[in-house]
Amino acid sequence: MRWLTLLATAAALAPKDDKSLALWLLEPSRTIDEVRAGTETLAARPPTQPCDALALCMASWAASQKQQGDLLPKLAAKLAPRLSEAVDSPRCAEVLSNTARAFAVDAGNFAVVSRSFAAAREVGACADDAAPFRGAAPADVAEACLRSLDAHAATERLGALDDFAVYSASGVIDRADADELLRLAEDQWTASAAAGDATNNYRTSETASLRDDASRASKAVDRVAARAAALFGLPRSCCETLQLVRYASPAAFYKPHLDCLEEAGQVLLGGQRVGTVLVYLNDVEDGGATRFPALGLEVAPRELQAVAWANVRADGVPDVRARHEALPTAATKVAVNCWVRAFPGADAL
Ligand SMILES: O=C(O)CCC(=O)C(=O)O
Ligand SMILES: [Fe+2]
Repeated sequence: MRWLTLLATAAALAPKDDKSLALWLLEPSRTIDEVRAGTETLAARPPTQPCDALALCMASWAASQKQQGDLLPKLAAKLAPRLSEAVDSPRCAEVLSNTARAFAVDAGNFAVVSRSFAAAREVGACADDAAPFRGAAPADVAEACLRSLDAHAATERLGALDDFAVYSASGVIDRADADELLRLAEDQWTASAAAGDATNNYRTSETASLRDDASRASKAVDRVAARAAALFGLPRSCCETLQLVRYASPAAFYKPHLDCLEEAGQVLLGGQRVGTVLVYLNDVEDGGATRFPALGLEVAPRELQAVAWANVRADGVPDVRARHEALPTAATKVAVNCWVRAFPGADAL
């Protein structure tokens, strides 16, 4: 029986590249046997690219979570000589240092992590070494984001509840860039993945994620992502791959939800989604407002206008006041989601 399990695990591991294998390892449902097999596989692979170091860090974390402490020296031995290579790549240094920050929560286990801290600090990619990971964003980042959004010249408060506010934002996109995004999205529309229970009719929209090469090379995408991130005082590379959302008849909707990420691996890699900038690409006359139940606020879609809010509180913890929904509309409504993450490098994930 054990044999069969190991064979099945080996078959599941073989086709995964380092990053997807590391993400697979981080899923909470992984059994100890799977973490062992996956970590051994990763440690035994010949090095292919600098970011192997990141995957090794993540594997260390997974092994530690499952109390497989004896795997750590093996990973450390492989990781140590690769760190200097990793920090030669600025992007990798950023991601690595952010991951190392997240690991600080289990600092007791992490000789490996302290080495990556040191290496990242050497290249100035890591300012502090203790931002505990609980799905939260580092508090310093969260607080600065909230301040930036409130003070930004392009934002105006639409509604608030205590220290949570929703803003309108102008100048994130112009008509030419909107048309370029729509063109890039053209053959990429698919039914939106359901949040929560796939059977509960939670969401009836369509989604287009601008992940293809043409989108990656697009100046229009760059401009929109940079402006969205700038509202929160963050660099362009904090903005995730842009995601267009489209609602069409009959009466498409998206029920109340939080935009914050729940999956540990995703939060570890790019940081929490500290902010959302939702840019409407057309007017919607009938329905289709974005509604914030906690504030009793409804924002009607207006062409080229954006609505922006923070998804985390000043202490970095996901903010339940940011729950929002798309009310049904029979008219077509198209908008662009710009999710701004706490760590630079999120655009490459
Ligand atoms: O379409 C809207 O008004 C909201 C969209 C949204 O919340 C989302 O896509 O996460
Ligand atoms: Fe949302």
